[in-house]
Amino acid sequence: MLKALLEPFRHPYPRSVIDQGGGGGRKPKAKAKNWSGTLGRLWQYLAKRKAKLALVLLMVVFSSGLALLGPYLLGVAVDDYLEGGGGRPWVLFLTGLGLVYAGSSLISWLQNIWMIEIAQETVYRLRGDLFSKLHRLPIPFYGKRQQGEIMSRVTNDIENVSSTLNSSAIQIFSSVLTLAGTVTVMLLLSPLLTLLTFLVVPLMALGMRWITRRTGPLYKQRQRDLGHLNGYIEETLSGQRIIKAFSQEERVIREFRERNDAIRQSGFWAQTISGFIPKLMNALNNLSFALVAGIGGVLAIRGTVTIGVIIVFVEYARQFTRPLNDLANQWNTLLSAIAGAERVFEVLDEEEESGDEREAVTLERVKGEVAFEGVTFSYDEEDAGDTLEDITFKAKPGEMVALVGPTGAGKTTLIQLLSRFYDPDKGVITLDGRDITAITRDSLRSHMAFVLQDSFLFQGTIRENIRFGRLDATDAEVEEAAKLANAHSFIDRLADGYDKRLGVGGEGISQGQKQLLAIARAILADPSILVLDEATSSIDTVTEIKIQEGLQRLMQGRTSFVIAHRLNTIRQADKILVLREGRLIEQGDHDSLLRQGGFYSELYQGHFEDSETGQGR
Ligand SMILES: Nc1ncnc2c1ncn2[C@@H]1O[C@H](COP(=O)(O)OP(=O)(O)OP(=O)(O)O)[C@@H](O)[C@H]1O
Repeated sequence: MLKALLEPFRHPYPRSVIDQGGGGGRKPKAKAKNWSGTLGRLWQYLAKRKAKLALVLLMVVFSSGLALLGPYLLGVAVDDYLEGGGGRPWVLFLTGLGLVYAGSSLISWLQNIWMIEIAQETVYRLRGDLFSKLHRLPIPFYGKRQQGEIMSRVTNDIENVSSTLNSSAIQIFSSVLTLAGTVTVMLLLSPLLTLLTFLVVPLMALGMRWITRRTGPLYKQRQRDLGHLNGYIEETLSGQRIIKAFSQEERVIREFRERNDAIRQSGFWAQTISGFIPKLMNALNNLSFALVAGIGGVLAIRGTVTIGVIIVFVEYARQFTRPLNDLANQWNTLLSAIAGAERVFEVLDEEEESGDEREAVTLERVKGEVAFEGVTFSYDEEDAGDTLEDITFKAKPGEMVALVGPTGAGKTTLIQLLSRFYDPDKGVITLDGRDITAITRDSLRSHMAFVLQDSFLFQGTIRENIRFGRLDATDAEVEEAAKLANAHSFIDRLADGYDKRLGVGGEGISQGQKQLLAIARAILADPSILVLDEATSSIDTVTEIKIQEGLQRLMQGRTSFVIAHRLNTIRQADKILVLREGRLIEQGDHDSLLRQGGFYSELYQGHFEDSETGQGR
């Protein structure tokens, strides 16, 4: 029992906390050294409002100075009274004292408002940079993280930075200043008494160091655990249907409880251990107070110092420990903010999509001739096998290319390389004879459109969703595209027509209807190159025919790459690329491939012949 209680005090953080919540091998100690770097970077953001910040800091200096003046006036008043008044009116001192305190309050009120303004602007910029950065990061970044975890950085972590900048930053600065000022005045008044007050300082420093070495990693861990929890919440909410369908609610709740518990533990220990700081300060405070009062009293009796000096000193000794107490209290928020800022900067430091080469051009018009020459690619550099190996083929403008092959053969990967979500390790991909890495990504992608199996639709009206293909399209053009895609008739039957609002991810219409909208969106985009991932799920025959018709119209005059599952589509293809385990083993049209009697003909005989709708994955 005792061993368990002492656990957190022996390790920088409890074992139970280290072992929970994923992401093993954490080394918070090493990271803790980056704090000065994190603060430095935060300062770069703050420094954008240097002038106002300087004004605020000046006000802090002024208000701290006024606060220092108070006790001094009090001491002068007491000595004056004890010396018989000397004709100086008491009222004057009291009025002076009142003005000093009122002025100090007014100035701190103003400085607070301005600091909030600076803090809000800083966080506004930080949040903006983070969001833009997220949109410049390559696809693999998202593959490695849960969305909720990323969300947590944009929301929770930024919020932590915000609340600290709002209130704690000024308080910390003001405390440091008050501390420096108080110490100076104390030294001037009585070096001996100052020394007595200072006796407790090494103890305070040691105590603070001991505590923060334990809490720092815990605050960081809490932020990390919170990120994991948010990731888990996001994933389980978006996977609600599957969780319910497989009756996994209990398991999900149990796992949530474990993750929630990890946060409870890291939060509990971080708060509990930091909670010692004010207690420790208070105890040491009282000790220094007793020393100053006791020894100061003796000195006063002996006549070495005046009673006024003792009163001023006691007052300053209290002022000296107050900023220390404030610092101790602000420590929690500061640690939490540093942990948050570190996580934000971590994302800001991520490598972006490799930049467009300096000579990269923007293509206005493209014919649509695509060629792969000896393209080799692997997702994982350390992985032994290549996902795609030495792929070479050519697609002429307007040709329809069908990609076939068993699951995991590399069909999707080939498309991802063409859209430059990844770049090949070896070989080149050309568009109209030009290496695609010499074309800006924006321009390359503007000539391509995608109709995928689960075409993503946004929350918004049907009209807005189609217009996503080309933002400057008129209403008439949107309707024209919908007509060509065979989507118009179903939209027309809806009560709100084109103004019907779709829910998250296009909720509110059927799977087939979503496909029709995706086709309309692609028609509106009018791309030279088209990527289609044929739906494998069965859609009713009428919708299916409509989709096929829409696709036929969409493909006319465009180079199309179709990850094909239907025999009809494959048969119509000008060129079929047969992939197997990352290699392009056969290419040609349906008849010539059948004549070859190779893998395609095996696939055809084994699977396609049985059914018109399955590829027999
Ligand atoms: N993001 C990724 N990171 C690492 N490996 C990946 C990634 N995506 C796919 N792979 C691997 O690359 C290989 C090819 O996958 P790809 O998705 O291209 O196959 P596919 O032919 O499109 O399969 P399917 O027909 O099932 O969609 C597979 O072995 C897969 O496990």
